[in-house]
Amino acid sequence: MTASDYQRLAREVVDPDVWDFIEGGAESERTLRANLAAFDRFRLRPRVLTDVSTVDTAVSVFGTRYRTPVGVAPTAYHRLVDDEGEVATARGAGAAGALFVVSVFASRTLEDIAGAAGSGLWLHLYWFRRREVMAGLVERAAAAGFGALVLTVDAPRIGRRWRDMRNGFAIGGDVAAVNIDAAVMALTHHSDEGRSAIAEHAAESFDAAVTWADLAWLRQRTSLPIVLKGILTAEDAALAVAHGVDGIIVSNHGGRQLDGAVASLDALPEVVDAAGAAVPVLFDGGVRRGTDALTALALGARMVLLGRPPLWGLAAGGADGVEGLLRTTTEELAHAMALAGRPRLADLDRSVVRARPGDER
Ligand SMILES: Cc1cc2nc3c(=O)[nH]c(=O)nc-3n(C[C@H](O)[C@H](O)[C@H](O)COP(=O)(O)O)c2cc1C
Ligand SMILES: CCCCCCC(=O)C(=O)O
Repeated sequence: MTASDYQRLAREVVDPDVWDFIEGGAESERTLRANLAAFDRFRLRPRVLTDVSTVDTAVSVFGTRYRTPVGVAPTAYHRLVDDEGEVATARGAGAAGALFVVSVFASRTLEDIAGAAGSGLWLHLYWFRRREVMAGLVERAAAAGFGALVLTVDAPRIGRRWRDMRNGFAIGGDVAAVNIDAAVMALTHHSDEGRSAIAEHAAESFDAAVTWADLAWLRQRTSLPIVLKGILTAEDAALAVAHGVDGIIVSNHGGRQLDGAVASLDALPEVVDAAGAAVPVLFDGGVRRGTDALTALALGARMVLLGRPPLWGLAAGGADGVEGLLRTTTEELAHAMALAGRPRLADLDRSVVRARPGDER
């Protein structure tokens, strides 16, 4: 019935170290908790006697229409929880009419994922030292029909994730980031207690020297829209617009990067204000129910993306689980829109929410 039901079912079947990789955050997990808690500091202001006999959750981004503004955030290695991996996620997201942002660390090929997709796909990228790897992925994404590139900019290195370090987390079995040259990914398969293989891989292969000026290199290589993921401040939102990006995702990476960073929801209004109408602003971090989605949409998000919940759906029930999770969250959103007296996404603005009494600033 709810995302937390999928979470409970998933926990029963997922390997404990993988579970820690999925659920965990950086260091003392303050930001992870803050993402969830931030929603509780808002209360909804329902309007009455508006015609809510039909509720419409459809939304368009970059010319593609989705049946729901609830999409799937990029998460690495879906085969850690389901044999079919991202192919099943694509089928589930397609059946729900939702956007699926595919991680550059997907464990199925971009072409197989595209073959299974029934709705829009975007490809997420990290900035690798080996730019030819990025250039190759950009070309393949365009050829396979992906609709945008999402460059994650909050991870010049991987956050210190104590759970993964204690577990000596490494990517096991026959699961691999199959879209990237195996030589680049070699480090991800071996680790020891006290170390995380993915952090070591990132230290070796991510380019931490990248700056705003480097975006021109990516721009020259693609006509696809470029979306920056991991923006939390008005200053960076303004720079993103000034550098010609086509979209922004407000995100702190699900509390997995800078522990102590501002909750995503708290960053959303200043980013929306700084971006103005120039580019769509999407949101992720802590969305678990329809009323959370409603709150983020009211604060100016065009779409909300879910990171962990689709993995719960995938682990619990494959493609059907992903579809069920997305449909459930969308139905909760539609229900909340009806009870709030705002039957269309265009009706959602800041008048829908107010700070919980005692939390006014
Ligand atoms: C297991 C896992 C893997 C992730 N992999 C990526 C990734 O490859 N690239 C990326 O930009 N973000 C990645 N993220 C972060 C998500 O895209 C998203 O920002 C975050 O999970 C949203 O928060 P939520 O889980 O509370 O919905 C990952 C998150 C999780 C939980
Ligand atoms: C194998 C390289 C790193 C994968 C990192 C995926 C990710 O972004 C995450 O949050 O985890």
